[in-house]
Amino acid sequence: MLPKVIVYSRIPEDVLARIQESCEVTYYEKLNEENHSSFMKELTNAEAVLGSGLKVDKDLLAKAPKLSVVSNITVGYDNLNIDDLTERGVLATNTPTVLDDTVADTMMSLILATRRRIVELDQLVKSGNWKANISKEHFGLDVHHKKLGIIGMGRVGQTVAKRAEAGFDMEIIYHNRSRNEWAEQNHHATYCSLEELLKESDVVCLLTPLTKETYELMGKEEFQLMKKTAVFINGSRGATVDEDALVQALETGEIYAAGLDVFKEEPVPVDHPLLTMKNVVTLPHIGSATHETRHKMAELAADNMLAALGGACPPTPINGEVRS
Ligand SMILES: NC(=O)C1=CN([C@@H]2O[C@H](COP(=O)(O)OP(=O)(O)OC[C@H]3O[C@@H](n4cnc5c(N)ncnc54)[C@H](O)[C@@H]3O)[C@@H](O)[C@H]2O)C=CC1
Ligand SMILES: O=C(O)C(=O)CO
Repeated sequence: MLPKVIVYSRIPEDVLARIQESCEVTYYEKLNEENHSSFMKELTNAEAVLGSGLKVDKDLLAKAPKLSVVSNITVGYDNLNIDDLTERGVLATNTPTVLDDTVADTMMSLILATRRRIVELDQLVKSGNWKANISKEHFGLDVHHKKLGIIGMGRVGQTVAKRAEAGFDMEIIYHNRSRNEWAEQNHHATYCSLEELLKESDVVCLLTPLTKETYELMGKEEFQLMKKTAVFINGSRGATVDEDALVQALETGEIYAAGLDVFKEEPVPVDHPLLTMKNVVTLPHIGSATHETRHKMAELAADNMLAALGGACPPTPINGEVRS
């Protein structure tokens, strides 16, 4: 008997076909109200689920008595209650590393777009309002040779540091749970307190996971510490930021601009105040969303799930202790 698995996000056909060679697959391109009851029924027999974003905690586990593997097609795993999974002996996996370069490219594009006002000035041209030579009301701020402060100097953070230092001659400072010697040696990154980083940076780039400690890490006081000419970039998760405080900081000119790939509520509601501001560049959570990288992420998620179902150690486990 082949193991029953649920794939609950759209994945490339070749990856799906590979999973189907050794598993009985129920496939949903995405979960929604229409397929909810079918999904819950399938869950009672599923040994594994693979996809992005499903909230898994003890309530869901209670409805999935045979589940042994949860394979996320994301590196962030704030959707998973790891303690609940570990207690039940369910292995969780994610997709680190394969997306670092693509996410770092997205962060650089937000840094450039906010400081050089790319989206706002694109609109000026397309709306027919480019009437004369542009003058200082349209000037932006430099990126090269400025100070980049990275909060969360992990895999993605150090890949951003590499681009910023090598390509833009930026000076890198960072705040992290612990020192990142690799970034210090290879990108001349200097460790500092959060307060120092906020006061000194021209660009603040947030790249921590969402945890109890990082929930609303950026709030009113933190924005007040930033320079009026600094931009704030969020590539982590929306809930690491108090969005009301961010709106206020932008409205009052406490900070220059914000570039946001993530929001507390996704899709972000169209009437959200952040969407009305010229100095905010928004993206629909596309940090890793290229054809190449999403393919690699789906492949790694499949490798993880198939290894774990076969009793082997998966390439990138989160709670590896479950199998030891
Ligand atoms: N926008 C997007 O599409 C993407 C978003 N992400 C987000 O970025 C996060 C980071 O990804 P990776 O770099 O692969 O993870 P990572 O685990 O390699 O790096 C995260 C870093 O944050 C640090 N950190 C954790 N809590 C902290 C705190 N309270 N204060 C300071 N530093 C803290 C850790 O020490 C670690 O060095 C993911 O968890 C995810 O939420 C990742 C990929 C794509
Ligand atoms: O991998 C993640 O954590 C994302 O947010 C999407 O790539």
